[in-house]
Amino acid sequence: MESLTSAPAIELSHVSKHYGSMQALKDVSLAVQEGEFVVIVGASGCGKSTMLNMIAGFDRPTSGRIQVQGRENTGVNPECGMVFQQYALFPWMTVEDNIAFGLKMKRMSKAERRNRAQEYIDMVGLRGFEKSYPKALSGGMRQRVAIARVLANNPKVMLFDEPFAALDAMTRQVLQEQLVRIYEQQRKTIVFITHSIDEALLLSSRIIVMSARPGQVVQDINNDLPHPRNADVQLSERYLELKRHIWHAVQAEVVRSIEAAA
Ligand SMILES: Nc1ncnc2c1ncn2[C@@H]1O[C@H](COP(=O)(O)OP(=O)(O)OP(=O)(O)O)[C@@H](O)[C@H]1O
Repeated sequence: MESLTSAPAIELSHVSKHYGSMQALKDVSLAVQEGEFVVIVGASGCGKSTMLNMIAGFDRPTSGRIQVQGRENTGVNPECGMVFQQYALFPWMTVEDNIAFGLKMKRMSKAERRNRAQEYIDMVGLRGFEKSYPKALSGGMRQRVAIARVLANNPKVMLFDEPFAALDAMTRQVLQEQLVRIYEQQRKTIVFITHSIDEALLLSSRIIVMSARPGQVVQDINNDLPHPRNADVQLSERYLELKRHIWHAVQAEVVRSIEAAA
């Protein structure tokens, strides 16, 4: 049984990141507990992707410490699965092979790989497209393949870097609802970046607002909106109150970042 004192799923302690003389992040400390769905919002260029890339182990902090599942990254962390804005699929592989790719790397048998891939193809609603190539799919379908591929690998932590930003509003809404359902079933630890406050309120259990660059945590908000987060919730007084609050915090930082760039 999990002990109540177990380490957070992700822990950033006094993390700073410089690129040459430019400081992207400044003294960020943040603990994400297992099963939390944390959404990060903040002005463009405030270091959100930098933070996610460092959690995944693609990059390292200049100072401070990042631990995932109680262990410091020594390279790309196999416990983390990342979904990018641009789908990052292998164009020469079918949907099925794209989803099963990581399983092949784990030396899973062919039959097991096919079963596992099919399970996640069904979960994201792509039955019938197993043998299709990415170029034959719409943007929304490709992003569902990318999500299924990460889920099939069963990572402890899922990281999403603006995954729905390039999609039309209807597709985005469908994928948001699918992701909420998957989260409710699997309770993975998720860190998700978006520029949409509505998306943050729909998906998250907790919302982090970052300052203008160098990025720091300026607000840490518990999203107590009830589920399902449908149209009724979106019209509730609490929703509007949270939205207003987050909007003011983000807006102040966007103004600061524009003024700093001027
Ligand atoms: N590899 C890199 N080398 C140099 N500078 C970088 C690198 N990666 C990011 N930066 C810079 O660090 C800052 C933070 O970038 P980052 O992409 O993390 O911001 P962001 O908040 O994700 O932005 P956006 O919302 O626009 O995607 C930016 O000024 C960016 O130009």
